[in-house]
This record gives sequence, structure tokens and C-alpha cells, in this order.
Amino acid sequence: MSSSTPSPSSTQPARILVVDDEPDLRTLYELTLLREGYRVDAAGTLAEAWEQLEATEFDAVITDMRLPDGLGLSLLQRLHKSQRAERCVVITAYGSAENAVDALKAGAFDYLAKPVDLKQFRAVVASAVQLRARAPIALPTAVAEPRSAAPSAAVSATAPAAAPEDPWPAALVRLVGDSAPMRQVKARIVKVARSMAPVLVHGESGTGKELVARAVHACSQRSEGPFVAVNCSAIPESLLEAEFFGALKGSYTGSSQDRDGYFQAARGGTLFLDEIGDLPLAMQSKLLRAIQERHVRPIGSTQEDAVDVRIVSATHKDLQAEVQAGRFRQDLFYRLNVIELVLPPLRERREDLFALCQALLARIAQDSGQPVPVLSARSLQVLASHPLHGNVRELENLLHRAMALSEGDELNLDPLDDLEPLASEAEEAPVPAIEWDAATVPAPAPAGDRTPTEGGDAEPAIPPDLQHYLDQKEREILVQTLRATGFNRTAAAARLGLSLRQMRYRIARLGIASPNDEDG
Ligand SMILES: Nc1ncnc2c1ncn2[C@@H]1O[C@H](COP(=O)(O)OP(=O)(O)OP(=O)(O)O)[C@@H](O)[C@H]1O
Repeated sequence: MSSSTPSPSSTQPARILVVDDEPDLRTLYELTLLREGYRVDAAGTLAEAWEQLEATEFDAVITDMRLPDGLGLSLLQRLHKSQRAERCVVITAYGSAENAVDALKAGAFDYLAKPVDLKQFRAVVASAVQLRARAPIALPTAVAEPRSAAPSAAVSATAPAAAPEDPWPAALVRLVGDSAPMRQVKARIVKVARSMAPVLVHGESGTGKELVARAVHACSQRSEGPFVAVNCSAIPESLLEAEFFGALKGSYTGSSQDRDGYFQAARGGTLFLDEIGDLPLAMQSKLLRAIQERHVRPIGSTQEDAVDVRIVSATHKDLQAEVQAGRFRQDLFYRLNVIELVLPPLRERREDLFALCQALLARIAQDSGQPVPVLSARSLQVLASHPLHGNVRELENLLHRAMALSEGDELNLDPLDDLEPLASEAEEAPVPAIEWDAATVPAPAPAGDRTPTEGGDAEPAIPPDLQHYLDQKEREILVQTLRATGFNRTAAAARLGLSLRQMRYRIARLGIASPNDEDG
């Protein structure tokens, strides 16, 4: 496969520099690559390697970590500093997690642990070279990732409308939002998509973590491979191993045929592990082993399958605190969190609200075959002053329901029925007012128009709108149960005879946000 991979600069085969001080290993790598049809050069020290790099542009550099005159890492740093385009693969000592993670953090495309599996070696080199051969995704010049992590000044809601042509690569267009925090997120996605380093997406529920993971995949050279999304919290513990690693026929009760696991299904692509913080400890150890050894063994099999996946995981939990509390393995956290991508809650990027409403309404209208409604200025103001603890998902649910209930072309959100936040939440998280362009959005309804929903009138014997009435009732019961269980969704689901998945679905559908958002 790689023999036909041309160098980016010519139609000749790709050119690779191998750096290793052990002559036997160097020869083994050289022969393996020559057999694949690459042009290969070799060096035994950092100094020799640099001399060759100064004279020639390579497609990839494969370097041992320990060299007589320094660490492979310093070669990587030097390449990076000189803005060289070579992809670098680092070979680390057996079991040296620190080296592997350090190399990925320093910008290595990938790493290989000793003893090097030649099949894996060929696959990693092929993908480094392929990536080099593809035109890199360019960032719009105005949105290069800032160097410091300091929060940028908020963009006013009255800022000029987005440019007519979307400056972002197509893979990022679905991620709506042009606020400063979202631009940083997008720039980071483009950057991290270039390597194989594991990414951990952190953000509150409903902020769009899965969309971000999909964008990382779509911007990467694995975009033509599968994207396999797994919700770790939705799989019963007894099935986790079979689901992740596969199982042979008859290896457990009810397994009537061989089946692939997620790792096999995601081969050549990206494995997205959502709610990684909910993975039980026993499974965390097995996942760590799979990542470290890059092999998985299906249940009932004596053979191991090579793992060729990029792992992107996501959590709304503070995994560092989970580690401290002994609920998450430190070593797994270290492995998954090589690159962290933080997705800010919607309340920190309220200037995206209007664009989000437009995109979500267009999507809902398309799905339901309805014309796209116009969101009234008052409704927008109502949304802007709502906490939206459930983030974009809550916004989506609110718009969904408003569309189902609305008549005519204009969509009106009623602050009393649709948007009254839970009293406790409102107290805990007062919402800063957002400044909307007075020309676009009229003033909100006077406060006197609002009346509390609680302690109110007797319910009508026959509700005028059954769905609305049932939603309200369901919401009340869920909130009551959640409060009774300290907002522990697992316990609340059990009290109501629901699975955790059903509970999550209902919470999301009804836009209920909990103050601590923990599963206990
Ligand atoms: N920036 C965005 N642009 C457009 N749609 C978005 C955006 N962010 C989120 N959404 C939409 O909001 C919904 C929730 O997003 P997603 O499932 O990615 O969130 P999440 O953070 O993974 O949630 P959870 O933590 O509950 O798994 C989806 O329908 C998604 O398409």
C-alpha cells in the first residue's frame, strides 16, 4: 500500500529518516521500509540525524527515544521549533507510558513501544506518510489558536453578522458558533486532528462534546475510516468486555456467533468513548491495557487483534477529582488526557445563541418537513435570560417543543410555560443579562408579567393540550425524584423503574438540569 504513496513534494516514493543507534534494529527498520517501497536514510545519533535533516526534506522521521547524544524528544522539539513538516514517530522503551505521552504532547504524530510489532510499524508509517501527502487543513488566518490560555474578551452580541462564506473547513461547519471560545475550540480541533494523540473532551452535558469528537475525526486523515461512538455509561457492566473487545461464538451465555467489539469496528478510524468517567474500575484496567499494548483479545479467543484506532474520549466529570477520589485510574487518565479540549458551557458563549437557534431550527424543520419558523425577538430575549444549564441540548429541546406547539410562521416561547427554571437552580446560578442589539430585539416582558408556577391554581379537569400537560407532569415527577435522591440520576431511575438510559433521555428531552450533574 505504501509503495504507491508518493512524497508530497514529488511523484517519487516517500522518503523516511530512521534514527536508531542499535545497528541491528536500524537495519530491521530500514529493510522493512525498503520492502514497502520507501526511500530510506539512516542515522545513529541526534547530530547525524540533524545533519541529514538540514540537507534533505523527509516525509517522516522515525526515531528511537534514547540516543547516545540525547533524547529523541529533543529532535522532535527541534523539528517543531524549525517549523518542519516531517511527521515524527517515536519508539519508546517497553512499558514507558511517560515517554509515549511526553512524545505525543511534544507533537509526535504517533509512538511505537518496544519490542516493535512490524505490522504496526508499517501501518503507523503509512498513515504518517499519507497524512503528509494530503493537503493540511488550513485555519482561517483571523482565527489562529491563541498562544495563551487566557480567556479572551467576550464578543458583543451586537457584533457584525458572520461573513457570508464560512471560513472554516467543511468538517467544522456543523459546529455552530463564532464566539471567541468557539473559535479557540475549532482552531484546536484542526491542530489536534493532525496527530494520533488521544484527546479528552471536557464539558458540561449537552455542550456538544460528541460533535467536537466527530469534528476531530472529520479533520483527521482517518476521516474516511469509521467513527464509532460508545456511551460508556449505557452499557451493563457484565457486557462491557465483549462490547469493547469482541467475543467468539459460545464464549458467554447467549453469544450465538462471533462478534467484533468497538475496537475492531473502529479499525482505521476513531473510537469515541463518551462518559468515560462512568467506566467501572475493572474495565478501566482492561482499556488501559488495550491502549498500552495496542492489542485486544476477544472473549474466548487465544489470538489478539491489533488495535488501529484513534481514541477520543469525553466526560462532564472532573476526572482529576475522580482520580483523587479513587474512582478513576490515574494511569488511564494520563493516557487519555494527552490533549485536553475544553468545551465551554453555553452561558459563557451566549453570543452564539442566535446562530445556534437558527441552525437548530433549520435542522428541526428539515427533520419534521416543516418550513423554518422565524424566532420572535422576544423569544430570543427570553432564551438569552434563561440559565440553559442543559446547554445546547436543552436549547434544542426547547425549540423542538416550541415548534411542535406553535402555529403560524413565528415561533413564540412562553417564559412561564416553557422556560421557568427550577427555583433552586435559578437561585444557585443567577444569569448575567445579555446585551442584545436593541434594534433587533425588543425589550423583554416586564417582570410583573411573570407569575410563579408553583402553589398555583387547581389543574383543569381536561387539559387543553394533552402533550404539554403530560410533559409538565413528567417533569414534576422527575424533578421530585431527582431532588429526593440528591440529583443522583442512577438512583432516581431505579426509584421510577427506568433504566439510566431512559432517565437520561427524559432529562434531556425535558431540559431538566441538575445542580451537581453527578451520578453519585
Ligand atoms: N455548536 C453546536 N452547533 C450545533 N449543534 C450543536 C452544537 N453543540 C451541540 N449541538 C447539538 O446539541 C445536541 C447535544 O450535543 P452533544 O450530544 O454533542 O453534546 P454532549 O456534550 O456530547 O452531551 P452529553 O454530555 O450529554 O453526552 C446535539 O443534538 C448536537 O447536535
